[in-house]
Amino acid sequence: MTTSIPTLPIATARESFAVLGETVRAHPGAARLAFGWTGLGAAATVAVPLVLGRLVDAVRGGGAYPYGLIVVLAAAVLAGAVCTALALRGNERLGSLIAADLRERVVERTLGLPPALLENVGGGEVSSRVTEDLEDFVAAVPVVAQVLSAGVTVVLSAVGFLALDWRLALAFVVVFPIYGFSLRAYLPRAARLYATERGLAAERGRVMLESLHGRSTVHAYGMAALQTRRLAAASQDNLTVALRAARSYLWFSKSMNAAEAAGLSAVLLTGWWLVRTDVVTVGAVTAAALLFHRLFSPLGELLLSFDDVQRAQASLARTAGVLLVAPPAPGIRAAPGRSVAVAVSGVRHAYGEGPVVLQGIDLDVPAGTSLALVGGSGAGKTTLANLVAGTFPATAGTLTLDGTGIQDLDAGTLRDWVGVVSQETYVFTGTLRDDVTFAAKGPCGDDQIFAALRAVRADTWVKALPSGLDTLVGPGEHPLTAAQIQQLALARLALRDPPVIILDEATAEAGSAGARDLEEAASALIAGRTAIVVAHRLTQARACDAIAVLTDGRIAETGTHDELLARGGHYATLWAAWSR
Ligand SMILES: Nc1ncnc2c1ncn2[C@@H]1O[C@H](COP(=O)(O)OP(=O)(O)OP(=O)(O)O)[C@@H](O)[C@H]1O
Repeated sequence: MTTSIPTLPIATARESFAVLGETVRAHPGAARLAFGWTGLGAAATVAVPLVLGRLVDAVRGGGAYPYGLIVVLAAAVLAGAVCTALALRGNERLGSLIAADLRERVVERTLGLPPALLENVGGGEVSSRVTEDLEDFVAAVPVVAQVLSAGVTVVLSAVGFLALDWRLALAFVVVFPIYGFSLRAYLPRAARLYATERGLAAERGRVMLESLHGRSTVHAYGMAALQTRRLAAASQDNLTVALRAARSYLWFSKSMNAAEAAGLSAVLLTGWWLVRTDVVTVGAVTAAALLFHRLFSPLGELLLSFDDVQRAQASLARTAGVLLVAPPAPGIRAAPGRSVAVAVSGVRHAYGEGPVVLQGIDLDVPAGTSLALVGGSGAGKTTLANLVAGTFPATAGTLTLDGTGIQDLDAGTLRDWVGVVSQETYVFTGTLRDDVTFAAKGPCGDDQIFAALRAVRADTWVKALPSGLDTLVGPGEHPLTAAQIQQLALARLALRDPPVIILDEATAEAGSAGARDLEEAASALIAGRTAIVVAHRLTQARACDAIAVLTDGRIAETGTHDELLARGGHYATLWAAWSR
C-alpha cells in the first residue's frame, strides 16, 4: 500500500485571486455598486482638472464668459464628492460581505477536513489558518478596497494625461523609478526596524511585569533601583529603534515628496516647451499639473499600503489554501449489509519519522463479529483502531473493508461505513435531541431517537430530565456524567447505523455502575455489526467474539476469552491481575 500523506496547501497568487473573485461574484449587486461608484468617483475626480484646463483656455481666449464650463466643473466637483462617499459605503458593505462569506466557507471546509490531514498537519496549523490568518485578511479588506480605488484613480489619471498629450504623460512617468527606488530601500529596512521595535517593546513589557509580579522580592532585596535601571535601559533601546524607524519613514516620505517635486517639474517643463512650440495649450498644461497634484494622495496610499497588501495576500494565501482541499463528498457506495468484514494484513506504522509503533499486524474480523484489542499502554491499540477507521493511512500493509482497500474507498463511503466512539467525546451546546441526531443520515422522529437511546440503555435517564430531549446540554448547561456522555455518543452511532463500529472509550471506572451500563450499551450496539473494541477494561474483551493481545506493536496472542485463559499466556496474566 502506498502512503500519501495529505497536507494543507498554501494557495498561489492566482488561486487566491480566484477565491477572492468567487467570493466577490457571489454578491453581484454589492460588487456592481462598489465598483460602479468607485469608477464614477475616480472619473469625476480626474474630470475636475481637465475641465479646469478648458476653463483656463476659455478665459485666455477672451470669448464669452464660460458659464457652461463652470456648471460642468461644479457638477464634476459635486459628483466626485457624492460618488466617493457612495463608493466608500459600497466598498465597506462589499468588504463585510466578503469577510463574512470567506469566514463561513473556511470554517465549514475546516470542519470537513479529512482526519488524515488534520492528524498530519496538526490542530495548531489548522486553527491558525482559521483564526489569525483569516482575521488578518478580514482586517485588511478595507485597506485593500482603498488601494483598489486609489489604483483606479491612478489608471484613469494616466488616461487623462494621454488624452491631454502623450509627452505630458511621459513626463508624469518620471516619478515611478524614484518611487520604485525608495520603496526598495525603505520596505526591507522598515520591516527589520518594526520587528526589532516589537521585540524590544516586548522586552520592556517583560521587565515591567517582572518588577510588578516580583515586587515583594524587589522590596525584600532592595532591588528597586536595579529594576528601574533595567527598565530605563529597555525603554532606551526601544526608543532608539523607534526613532530610527521614524527617521526611516521620514526619509521615505521625503523621497516621495522629492518624486512628486521631480514629477511636477517634469510636467511643467515639458508643458512649457510644448506651449512654446504651440503643440498644447496653457489650459492643457494646467490640467496636467493639477491632475498630477491630485495624484499625490492616491499614489501615496498605494505606496504606503504596499506592505499591508502584501501581508493581506500572504494571509489570504494561507486561508484560501483550506478551500483548495476538496470538500467531503457524500458516500458513493452503499454498505453491502448490516456488517462488513475487516481485514488487516502486514500493517506497519510509524508516526512521521518516529519509531515503528505497529510491526506487521495481520488480523481478520469476519462480518458481524467483534474483536477486542488488549494490551498495555502504548502497545498500539488506538493506532490500529485509527488505521481501520481511515483516520490516517498506514505506513505499509493493507487494510480492507468488505475486500476493498480503505484507501480506495471515497471519504464519504468510509464515513458511512465506519462509526467511531473515541476517548474524546464532545457534547455540543444545544438540546440533547440535536446532540444525538446531528450525525444521523436523515431526519429522526422522537420514537427513533428513543429507540436508539433504549438500545444504549439511556432512555430512562433522558426521560427523567427536566425537559427530556429538549434539555439543554453542553458546556455550562445541564451537567452529564462521563458515562452518560459516552451513552449519547453510542446513541449517535445507533442512529447513524454504520456496518463497522470502533469503540475506544475509557471513561468509566472499572466495577462502577457506569462501567456496567456502558458495557451493556456497547454490547447492544455492536450486536450484528462488525466491531473493533479497544478494551480498556477486560470485561469488555470478555464480551467480544475474539481477542487480540498487542505487545510493543505486535500481536502476541489471539483467541477467545476462554482459549486465551486456557493458554496461560499474556492475556491470562492480565486477566489474573485484573480480577484480583
Ligand atoms: N499522534 C502521535 N504521534 C506520535 N506518536 C504517537 C501518536 N499517537 C500515539 N503515538 C505513539 O504510538 C505508540 C502507540 O500508541 P497508542 O496510543 O496506539 O497505544 P495504545 O495501546 O492505544 O495506548 P493507550 O492504551 O495508552 O492509549 C505509543 O508509543 C505512542 O506514544
